[in-house]
Amino acid sequence: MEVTEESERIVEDAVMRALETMLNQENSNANNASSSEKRIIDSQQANADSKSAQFTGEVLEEATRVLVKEFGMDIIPVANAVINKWKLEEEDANGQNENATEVPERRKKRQAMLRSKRQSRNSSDCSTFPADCNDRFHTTTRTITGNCNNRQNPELGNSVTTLRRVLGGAFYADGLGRIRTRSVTGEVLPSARLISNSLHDDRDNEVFSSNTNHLHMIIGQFIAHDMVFIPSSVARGGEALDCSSCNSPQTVSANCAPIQVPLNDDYFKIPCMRLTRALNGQENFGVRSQIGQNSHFLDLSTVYGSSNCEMDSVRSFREGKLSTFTDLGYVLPPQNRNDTNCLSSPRFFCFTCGDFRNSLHPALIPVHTIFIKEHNRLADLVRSRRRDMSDEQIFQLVRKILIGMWQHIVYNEYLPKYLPQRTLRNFGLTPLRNRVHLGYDPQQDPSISAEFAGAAFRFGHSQARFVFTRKNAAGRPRGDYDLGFNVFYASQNYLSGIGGWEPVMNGMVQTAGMKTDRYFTFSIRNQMFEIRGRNGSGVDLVSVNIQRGRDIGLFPYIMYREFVGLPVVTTFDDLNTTFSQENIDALRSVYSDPMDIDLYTGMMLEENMAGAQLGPTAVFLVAEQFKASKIGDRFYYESVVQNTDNFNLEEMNEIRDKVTLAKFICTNMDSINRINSDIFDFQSNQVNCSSLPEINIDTFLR
Ligand code: HEM
Ligand SMILES: [Ca+2]
Repeated sequence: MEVTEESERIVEDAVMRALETMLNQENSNANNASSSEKRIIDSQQANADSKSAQFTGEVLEEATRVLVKEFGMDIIPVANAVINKWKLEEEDANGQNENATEVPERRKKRQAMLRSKRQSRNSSDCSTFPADCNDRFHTTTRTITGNCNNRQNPELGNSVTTLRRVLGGAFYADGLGRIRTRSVTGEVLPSARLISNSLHDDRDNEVFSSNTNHLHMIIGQFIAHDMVFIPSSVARGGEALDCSSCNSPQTVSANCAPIQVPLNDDYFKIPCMRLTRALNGQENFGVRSQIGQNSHFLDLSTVYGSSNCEMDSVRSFREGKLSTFTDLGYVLPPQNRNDTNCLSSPRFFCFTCGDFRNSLHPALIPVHTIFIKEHNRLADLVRSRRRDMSDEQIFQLVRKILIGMWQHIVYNEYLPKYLPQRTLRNFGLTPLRNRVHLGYDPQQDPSISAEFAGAAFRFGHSQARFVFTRKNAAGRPRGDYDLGFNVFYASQNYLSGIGGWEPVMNGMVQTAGMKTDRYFTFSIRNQMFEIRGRNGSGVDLVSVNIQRGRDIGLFPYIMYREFVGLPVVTTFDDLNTTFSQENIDALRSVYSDPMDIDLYTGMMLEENMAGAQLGPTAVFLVAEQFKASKIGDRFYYESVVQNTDNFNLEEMNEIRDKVTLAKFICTNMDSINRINSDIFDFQSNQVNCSSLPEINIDTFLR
């Protein structure tokens, strides 16, 4: 697209007007947007890099509106050609001394808008942007942000970059970024809470899985926290937004999307439930888009973080190890005395791990801890053999091995437990035997899809139980705790009298998870972020999932269904190939047209595929993501890629032949010496930990 002087002037004018509007809003909202005295508990807190991405995103959003109003949608490709020209000019200018020539005021403003993301990254030093992805470091080492994983397009999959779109676009009321609020019939869409009440309430009738244990749930969450972190919008000053009043979109911020509560609601006696929109990180003119704040790859962001700063906060910088807290006589992650989400009383601090959501509920901490312990155990083994290796060398080698082990556990044990065998084969998700994987594809965008993050991989919320059981090694009860009263409370991890977190881990292995279906437990539907003793002070996670889908512009369920190859639907009855009659009737009772069905709800009401714990649409969206995450990762543990220090065949066989989650757990818990032979089946026979194979560290010391 040719950029003319005139088109450049028009686009620059629009950017200047957008900056001006934002400045005015900032002044007029100064008393509203950031005025909340209330502490806002939110698992999705934006970091500094995300906040500056929001600034760029919002200038572009506003400038897009200005342009489209005047010139219509056809202007967008032209405007993007202009912005690309500016970006190139910026890159050139970066190489030169900028002070040498006088930079006009307008250009400076434009630059500030364009560069704000990168500038803040550099100034905080949390992320580095190397000049050369082909150098030695990027041949041997996976960066913490994911940068340079793809050498042709170094930012692909990087932390703080935009989500991928399975259908290539997004679905908004105005085609740009406004939330869908109307049915195709013109009526108002049912509120997310109404849908949750009508279709997703288990009415305390808990149905458990017949074979899958609660550990499968928590490992799913650990995977989610590795791959997905969609940050919430903040006020201009960087503070959290208080989006709890129904008119907050007008009085507080356009980034509020509160959920209307029906009048007769059983639990919430408030008119609206708070929800802050995912922050807009659009990098071009056009449609609003969201970012992943963690590295998009399956690379243990939960353990190591997604920026240099996060990585530094978990390392001990001695002997290649990670920091721990051991005052109670057992290992925990280091305490975080500044966690603004943490609700437990000051003695019971929440923790610092690679991912900020580690203390979202107490059962995540056992999983974080076994990974930290395994890292430190392997570091000791390496050091005992190689006294000459530095902290950095040991750290990076162990990190590489542990990520390989983790990827193997996910593809070899976790996915087959709920995806059909045929899907695993068709999408190439099954680990190989005694062969290297030659399918790395630099054309594959490894980024997380909005559909996976916003809907499909949230299926796991249905697996969560009301009660977390605690058991000793022999399987005897050690006292339960309720999820709903422990969201962002860390105290359960401080019970040294019963052996800390180990009984929680035993409990998860030895008890059933909930069946994956359309029903969710009371705590998930009513008590997310609830402050103890204040009923209704939290939110409904199912409503949030549905509203989040609308917020991030997911298309209605029907569109994905067709994309996946299921029969076209025009009436509710057409759903009968993949829905029970009961579920069709249920959908009809809240939606006025099948075209309105939200992706999350549609997916959760589909009948499961044979041999699977999910319906066909969710299976596709999950499998599609894990394929992208495999063939789009230059460092995938089975891959051999030119000019990259991947594992050699012997090393990857060591992982494939020996690593199991069962052994991993056994090795890092003091209280057990037997464990379930099928680690995700609570009924499977127990075997001696010592009978399970163990990797030989010498294999990795070439
Ligand atoms: C007790 C268990 C769990 C709790 C309390 C929980 C809680 C939450 C909360 C509060 C959010 C933020 C929602 C939003 O603002 O949009 C969230 C997001 C999410 N959850 Fe869970 N979750 C649990 C288990 C799981 C499991 C088992 C999985 C997957 C198998 C999962 C996958 C996800 C995903 C993919 C997201 C989106 C993350 C993001 O947008 O950054 N969660 N969860
Ligand atoms: Ca990651």
